Amino acid sequence: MDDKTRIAPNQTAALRPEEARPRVVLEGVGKDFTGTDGATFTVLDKVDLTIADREFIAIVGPSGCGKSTLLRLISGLMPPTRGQVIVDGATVTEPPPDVGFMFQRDTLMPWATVAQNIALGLELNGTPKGERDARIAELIDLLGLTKFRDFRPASLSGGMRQRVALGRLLAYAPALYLMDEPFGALDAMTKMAMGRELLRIWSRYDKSVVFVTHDIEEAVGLSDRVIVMAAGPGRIVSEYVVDLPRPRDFRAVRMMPEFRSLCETIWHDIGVE
Ligand SMILES: Nc1ncnc2c1ncn2[C@@H]1O[C@H](COP(=O)(O)OP(=O)(O)OP(=O)(O)O)[C@@H](O)[C@H]1O
Repeated sequence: MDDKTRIAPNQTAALRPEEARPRVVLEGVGKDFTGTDGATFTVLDKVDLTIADREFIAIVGPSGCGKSTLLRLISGLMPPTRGQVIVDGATVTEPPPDVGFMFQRDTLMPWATVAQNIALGLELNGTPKGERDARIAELIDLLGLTKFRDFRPASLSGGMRQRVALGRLLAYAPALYLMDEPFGALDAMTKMAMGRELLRIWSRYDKSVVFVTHDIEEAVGLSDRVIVMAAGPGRIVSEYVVDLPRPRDFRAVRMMPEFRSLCETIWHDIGVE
């Protein structure tokens, strides 16, 4: 490893995969589905992937190449047809305890306030009642939602609702975040703000993140490594270590020539010149 890719010991950025214990291992993973005509089709084939503890990886690829299916296999929501998925050393046969999900559309409870929605994450992970209020206040402050703590989701903007969903995930505090286009429905400005927020929080809490996105700039801006998939059947075609500084300014990094050149390479891999 050269000096550019070495991580300083006091930095909270993810360790390179070869330096850290794996959090997720996929070995020869394949998934078949049965279509409405009864015929079987292969959605994922021969997927091998190792995700390190504290690593932030992004998965990009064309629509239908199996990105969400891959996340669902890691989450234990469905079993693979071939191969195996291992999380924290154990073969996944049901949702592992230390894994949390965030989707493109928030799944907040509409009748509950911001504070109550975030509290759900604390209830789920068994945080004692006496500690919950302080933790809720801390998270609401972290996400800039203090003025909105008693608002219900219907009175919030899309970006605010996604912030609440992120707050609930942070409250649940899993070791592994599986994020399926969490900012996909947001406008460009809010998306930028959320990306910054996520990086700030990730560097503070040292979690592993698997982030599925259609947005290549978002993938490169956020992650330590970008996995590029292709369809027919869904498979990994290339992967890139993102050799950009941490802590990273999600907006400023876009001006760097290395950023632009990596985005171009990935566009090329995906087949868009
Ligand atoms: N439960 C299911 N039953 C049958 N087919 C499915 C099921 N889930 C996904 N598929 C099919 O598997 C393929 C991959 O879907 P998936 O949602 O994983 O792709 P994706 O890469 O996440 O797509 P997008 O970027 O559009 O969200 C698609 O052809 C989809 O129709």
